[in-house]
Amino acid sequence: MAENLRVAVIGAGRMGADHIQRLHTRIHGAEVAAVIDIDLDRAKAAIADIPGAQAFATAAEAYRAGGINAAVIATPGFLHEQALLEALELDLPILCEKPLTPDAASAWKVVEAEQKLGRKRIQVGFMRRFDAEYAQLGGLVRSGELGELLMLHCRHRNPDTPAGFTNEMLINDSVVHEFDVIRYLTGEEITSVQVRLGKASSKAPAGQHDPQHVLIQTESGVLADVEIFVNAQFGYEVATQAAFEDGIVDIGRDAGAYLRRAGRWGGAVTPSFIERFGAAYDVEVQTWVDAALRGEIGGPSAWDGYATAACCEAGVEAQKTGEKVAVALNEKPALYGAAAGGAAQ
Ligand SMILES: NC(=O)c1ccc[n+]([C@@H]2O[C@H](COP(=O)([O-])OP(=O)(O)OC[C@H]3O[C@@H](n4cnc5c(N)ncnc54)[C@H](O)[C@@H]3O)[C@@H](O)[C@H]2O)c1
Ligand SMILES: O[C@H]1[C@H](O)[C@@H](O)[C@H](O)[C@@H](O)[C@H]1O
Repeated sequence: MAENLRVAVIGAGRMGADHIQRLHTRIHGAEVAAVIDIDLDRAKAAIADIPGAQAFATAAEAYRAGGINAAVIATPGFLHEQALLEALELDLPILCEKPLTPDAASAWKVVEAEQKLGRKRIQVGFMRRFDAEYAQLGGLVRSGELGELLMLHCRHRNPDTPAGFTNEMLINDSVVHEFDVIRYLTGEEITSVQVRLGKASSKAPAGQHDPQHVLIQTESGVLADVEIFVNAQFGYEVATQAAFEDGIVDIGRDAGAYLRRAGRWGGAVTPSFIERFGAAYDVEVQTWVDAALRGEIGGPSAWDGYATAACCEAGVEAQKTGEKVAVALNEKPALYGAAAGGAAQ
């Protein structure tokens, strides 16, 4: 591998633009060589302060122009399969934003393509694994000092949703994070998903039933419940309470200054994922760059992307029926190691 990663960032929207600035200003060992967006003006705007970087409307044009040795994929999830297969064809190290793909069959095609290369090239952007509090909770599970982990109560609240955010995306764009982090924390695969629809918010756009209650079970029987509420108005919250045999752990509460003034007390509500997970994205991307320079990946793999896509598929089915839907996984290829779910990092 060359001295520096010369990265093509595909998709310069909310997440892509954030990764472009991160790569340009804070990450060592990598530079933004190209930005690709179907909206060429957006690609040009994203490289305005990056000398030497080029803007393209398609990845194929950027690859033809040359000078690229790594890819970050930050287009909407339904476009990831094609972008992944193109980048794998060139044997590039890839950081692909979550979800790997939105359903199990397309995710498995990606796993098969990586198999053909015979080494792991894809890291999936499940940044919660790089968040300090999640890491601390994972450490408590693995150390056993609070006994066995029994239950997880997860809250996942967004202020609102971007245009085009469908009812299925509550599962395959949002709860996909919980699927991954539950696998990471327990080190187990998820065996079933159930979705219950209760009273819906009048603030949800047409077509979305929001909030939803998702019930998840893992191989050893750990139960997790997720409130996914993506038009919660007040701000951004990703929080978990973990119940162990010998203790209760809370993570993800708003931090920051505790202010008392004019007879009132309080602090600021986190506005979005950018603030909540900014530090985690930095660690995630630096870890990916460092690993890619060694010819490895540094976090969740294509297997994790596939396993969570299978959970999403079960979840989308469960949205329709209200029944508990079993998660079916193909046999895990040896490339991804023996450890279940959460071990990758
Ligand atoms: N890890 C996280 O916390 C996090 C946060 C936000 C988004 N994401 C993920 O990042 C990805 C992008 O989400 P976003 O919120 O930035 O979306 P977005 O809509 O803001 O940006 C997507 C960009 O892709 C471009 N695009 C669309 N079709 C394209 C094509 N065929 N070729 C090239 N560019 C194309 C669009 O013009 C747009 O600029 C999604 O997979 C999403 O789930 C992850
Ligand atoms: O794409 C975003 C992102 O992944 C956020 O981390 C999550 O909270 C949102 O629900 C999702 O839509």
